[in-house]
Amino acid sequence: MGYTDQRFDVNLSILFTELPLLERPAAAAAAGFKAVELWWPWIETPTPDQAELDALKKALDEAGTQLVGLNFYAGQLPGPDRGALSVPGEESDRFRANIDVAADFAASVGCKALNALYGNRVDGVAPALQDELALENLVVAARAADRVGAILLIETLNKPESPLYPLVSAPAGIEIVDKVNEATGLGNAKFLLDIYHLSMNGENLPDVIAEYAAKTGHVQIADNPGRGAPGTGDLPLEELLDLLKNAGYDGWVGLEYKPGDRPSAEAFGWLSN
Ligand SMILES: O=C(O)C(=O)CO
Repeated sequence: MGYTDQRFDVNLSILFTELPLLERPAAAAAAGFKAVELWWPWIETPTPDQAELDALKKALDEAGTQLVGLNFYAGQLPGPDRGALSVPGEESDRFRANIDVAADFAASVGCKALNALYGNRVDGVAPALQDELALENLVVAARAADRVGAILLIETLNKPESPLYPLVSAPAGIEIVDKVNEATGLGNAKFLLDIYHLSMNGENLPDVIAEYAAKTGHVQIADNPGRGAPGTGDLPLEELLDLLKNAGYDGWVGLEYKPGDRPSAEAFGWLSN
């Protein structure tokens, strides 16, 4: 038990962002990691040119890194958006256009988890309408993920930093997971248990872990306060990851924290302490 027993991957959309996208996999490998995850890298487009997808695949392959998690197109993220799939009109259309592109890219690099951020509430649109659209889009995404042997992740964020995002508690995320599985019958929708976001929401983390570990398909960590590396805040991250392991979760743990005022390569000292 302890950190040495975990399978960590590096989130290349928050760590190593001081480097161009295509240089990040090699930098993660040089820091000792064989697995990485990404938010949708092309925030301006859900359908990048094939050459861009090929270049990212080449960078991952040449670095010897496995992509273990990829977000679908989620609007301007980083930025004001928190997903596109529940936002009627152009954003939902962009999400739909992205589904097969993201699923096919995942298949091409052997990535088995696709994360679908729900999207912010929109002024003047009834929440029920947004939820109806979201379910419709998530069902299509779950089927596409299944086609390439992947799971579909649903992530809760935190209310202070994402006040317009409706999924800001573990039960709210699990409710969507269950609805998608009911609608598809596939069972491949899973919870993305992000310890930082849940702690920012003031949730009882041991209880959440005990209750939802079995429905969890991916885990992400950062310390709180500050969203920095383990040890920079006051979360008992090592103990919480042990609890997850004891509860039966043995998947990837994404390092989704800010490096702070130093190069990302220097933000992993906690692993050898
Ligand atoms: O926006 C965030 O904080 C995320 O975790 C996106 O996946």
